[in-house]
Amino acid sequence: MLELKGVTKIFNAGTVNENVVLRDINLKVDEGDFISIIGSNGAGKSTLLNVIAGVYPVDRGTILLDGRDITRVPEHERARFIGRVFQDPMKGTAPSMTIEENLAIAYCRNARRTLKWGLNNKLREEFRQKLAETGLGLENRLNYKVKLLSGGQRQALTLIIATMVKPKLLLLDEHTAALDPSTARLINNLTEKVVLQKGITTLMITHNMEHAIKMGNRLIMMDKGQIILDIKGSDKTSLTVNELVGMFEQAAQRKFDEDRIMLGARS
Ligand SMILES: Nc1ncnc2c1ncn2[C@@H]1O[C@H](COP(=O)(O)OP(=O)(O)OP(=O)(O)O)[C@@H](O)[C@H]1O
Repeated sequence: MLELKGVTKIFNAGTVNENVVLRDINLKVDEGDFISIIGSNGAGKSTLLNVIAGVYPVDRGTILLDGRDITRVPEHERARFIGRVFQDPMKGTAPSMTIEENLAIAYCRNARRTLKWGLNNKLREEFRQKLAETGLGLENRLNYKVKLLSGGQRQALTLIIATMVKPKLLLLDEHTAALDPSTARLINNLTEKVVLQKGITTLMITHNMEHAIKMGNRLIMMDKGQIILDIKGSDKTSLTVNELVGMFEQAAQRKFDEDRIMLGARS
């Protein structure tokens, strides 16, 4: 459903600061795949999601979604079918609007609908049900301004907003990294629930190896702008953190000494 062919991204091309961040990336994502992406600092993980979302143009290569060439489709247009949740809980929602208003905007925008008759009780009930699934009591706070919510509550709301109308693709960029361990666990559980319930094709960057192994049906490891490991099915289910470290060392041809990739002990 998503296919990257020879995707290359170079920042500051032709200058002394030239940086080839994605090197000839070839990736085929199947419908319903839930892929966790892990890799060293500066490996190109966020840039990969950013070129898929249309934040940056690619220098070479093609991006196909459901057979359509979206390589040159602008970011705002891709946002109609690509949902995103970022590391920063401040992104993805309108802070001075209420929870209900944020949900209403997402409901209209993604489905190209208009709220001709305003918010009716049926729709409010639908919103309440979705919020109840977060387990954070948000369903009783429809009229709360989003800026009053905690980081975890905001990430849960952003996730609900990004998936309210099923996106073709969901991109999660370390969306639990700024949260405390127990809130991160809660948001990870909610992520699995929403993604699996709706069968949403998802790419999720995490710096936590344990999460990367546990979540999703496929694991990709990036290093220096390339995909060096792609593990799926029973190979992934039975994987351990130690094995993954060993596979990294073999594929990257260097010792694993990345302090930012966590083995899973802290969160
Ligand atoms: N807008 C930009 N302009 C110039 N260089 C950039 C830009 N965005 C990213 N880079 C560079 O691209 C490289 C890859 O960055 P990227 O954020 O994709 O890595 P990452 O794998 O997500 O790393 P991390 O785990 O540290 O977030 C880095 O060297 C970074 O400095």
